[in-house]
Amino acid sequence: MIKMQDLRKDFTVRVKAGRFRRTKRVVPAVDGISLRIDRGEMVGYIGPNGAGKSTTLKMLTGVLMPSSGEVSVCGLAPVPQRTRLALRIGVVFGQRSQLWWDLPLRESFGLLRHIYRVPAEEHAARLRRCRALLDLDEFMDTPVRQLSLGQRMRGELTAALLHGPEVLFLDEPTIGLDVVSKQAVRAFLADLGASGDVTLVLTTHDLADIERLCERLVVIDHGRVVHDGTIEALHARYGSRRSLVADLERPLPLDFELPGAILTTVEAGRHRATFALESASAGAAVAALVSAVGVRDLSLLEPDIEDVVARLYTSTDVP
Ligand SMILES: Nc1ncnc2c1ncn2[C@@H]1O[C@H](COP(=O)(O)OP(=O)(O)OP(=O)(O)O)[C@@H](O)[C@H]1O
Repeated sequence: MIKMQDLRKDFTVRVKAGRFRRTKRVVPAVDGISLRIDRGEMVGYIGPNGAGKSTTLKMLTGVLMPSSGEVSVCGLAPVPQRTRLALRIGVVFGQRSQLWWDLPLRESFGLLRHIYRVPAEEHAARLRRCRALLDLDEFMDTPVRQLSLGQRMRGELTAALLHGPEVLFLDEPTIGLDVVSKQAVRAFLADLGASGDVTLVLTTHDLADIERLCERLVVIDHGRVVHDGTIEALHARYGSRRSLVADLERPLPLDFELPGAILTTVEAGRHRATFALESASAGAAVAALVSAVGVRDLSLLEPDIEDVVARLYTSTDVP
């Protein structure tokens, strides 16, 4: 569905060199990315600021011409075949709107039907679904400029889907939304992905979006892929650990050691202890605690993707 082979984009920028001189510097925004994304996949495309995410998305959607390498989306070359591609993809760039500012949403949707030449029945059926799942009814007749950010984003998603795209590109779809709107957008995208008909590529700084929606995570940094795989594989690769939090019957002795686990915090007069499980299984750790000090209550915390990614962004041993 999407193929990139050694894809590159260089920007030439002018930088100051002394008081009056300026020299040119080449910024390799995308520095040799090769990826293949199959039909129905939901892929999170993440990376720190300036990593090259938006530049990649722009090349995939035909906005930017690559400097070199190959790219195809739905079997089409994005820039030369941009018009044909537009009929087959949907794009939501959080910061930019595809709606008409002064028109009510309803009219924007009507115009898009004509632009994309969507048969009336198909259009009506898709709009019905979006209205129900994204709760659009309250503001269908409100001009776009009067919509809140969350309302507008729900409108943008609808606008991107009314022509029935095979691939949906989303750049920061939940940026600036409140918790309720975020949840509505995520639930909607999860539902869309579950149908298996739409391939979804999502860039975000909100890792909860990824955890909720994406099986596959591609992490880029300095224009290169530094991880491509499941979230679990990321945890395994960067050694993230589960934590065991135990409320103890008796205070934890100062010299207490739990093989295969590291004591990370103690609280409440040494009655609550948190261990990071390295090689120890949760069962073995609990058994050791029960026999040493007794356990009143416990919980097991899964590793936090934010921590893993933060470590990944700051690590220097990335290929
Ligand atoms: N039009 C441009 N001219 C010059 N440099 C650019 C241009 N667009 C992007 N860049 C540079 O290319 C690099 C990648 O930028 P890009 O916007 O793709 O990053 P990003 O991963 O989307 O970042 P963010 O998370 O901040 O949106 C950055 O160093 C940026 O400064």
